[in-house]
Amino acid sequence: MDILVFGAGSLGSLVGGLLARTHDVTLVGRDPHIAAVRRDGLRITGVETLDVSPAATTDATGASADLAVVAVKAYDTETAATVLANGDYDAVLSLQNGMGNEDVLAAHVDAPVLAGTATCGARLADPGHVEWTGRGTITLGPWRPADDAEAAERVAAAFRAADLPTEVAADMRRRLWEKLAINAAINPVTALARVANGALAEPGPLADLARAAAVETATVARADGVDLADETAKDAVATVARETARNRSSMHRDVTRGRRTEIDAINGYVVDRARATGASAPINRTLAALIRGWETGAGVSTPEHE
Ligand SMILES: NC(=O)C1=CN([C@@H]2O[C@H](COP(=O)(O)OP(=O)(O)OC[C@H]3O[C@@H](n4cnc5c(N)ncnc54)[C@H](OP(=O)(O)O)[C@@H]3O)[C@@H](O)[C@H]2O)C=CC1
Ligand SMILES: CC(C)(CO)C(=O)C(=O)O
Repeated sequence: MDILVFGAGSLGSLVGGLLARTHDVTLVGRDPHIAAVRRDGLRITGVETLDVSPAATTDATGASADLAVVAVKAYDTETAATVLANGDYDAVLSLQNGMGNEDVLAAHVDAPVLAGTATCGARLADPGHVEWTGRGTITLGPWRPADDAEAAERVAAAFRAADLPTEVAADMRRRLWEKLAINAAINPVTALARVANGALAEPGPLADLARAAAVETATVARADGVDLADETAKDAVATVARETARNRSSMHRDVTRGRRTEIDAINGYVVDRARATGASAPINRTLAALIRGWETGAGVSTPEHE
């Protein structure tokens, strides 16, 4: 399969690098990483060590491929979608966290849109070098009822052929809401308290707050027509906090590095859907306000709420 990976940072470089063992992959990202991949290839270390040589570019305008995988941060999806709209793809798959990405892609591209979740961990260590920090699996499926289920099967088969454990699911909206409940609970709480995920696996006020955020998110999901039980959301948060105990969440890392966070696509999305459905989301609203307040105070670029 011809695969273009838009957003060759941590996750995109890992997934693109693993797919490059079997498929023709082009990474789309920024220099100096892209220049290093073009010059010396891509090195993956951690869970496994391997060296691969995908094609790499900083400009995907007018490109074509069987599949475009989107792995930019949620605040860059609109830009990615605009570039992809000028190319030619048989399917577009988002592996991003947060909600709203698939709708943005669907509004721009003329191809089936697939939603995906990735539980692997990745960190861009140096230009040309990505660290694989957690093995993980991929789950993907059609986003809208009109999106081609066969495209999902084809993509999953191609991922499995490259040794990426991949499952196809027909209920991606519910699965994205469940992942949203995990991120809405763990990400802002760990970022604000500056603790590793494992701190939320210990009984105490932080675990209570994370659990309350997850339950509130499940309530908003149900108001939005998605069947997500409180217990499911609570258990998912407890399991992820335990299984990733030593990791720092992506939002914690963004805050530590003084970078913009994905708060708008996580707690901000929950607040937006609560407002639209008449539900209430005071915990998500407070967490979003605190993180946005930090972004503004830290001088991080946040165009939506400047
Ligand atoms: N890292 C992980 O382990 C996991 C991440 N995710 C999710 O995956 C998504 C990506 O995360 P992650 O890989 O960590 O993020 P990164 O910031 O490491 O990677 C995104 C990359 O895309 C680049 N990029 C953005 N816009 C463009 C553009 N127009 N042209 C070329 N390159 C562009 C960014 O460059 P620049 O920064 O210079 O703009 C950056 O290098 C997020 O939604 C995250 O939540 C999900 C599961 C695991
Ligand atoms: C699952 C979790 C919380 C793992 O850290 C994550 O997705 C993130 O950090 O963004």
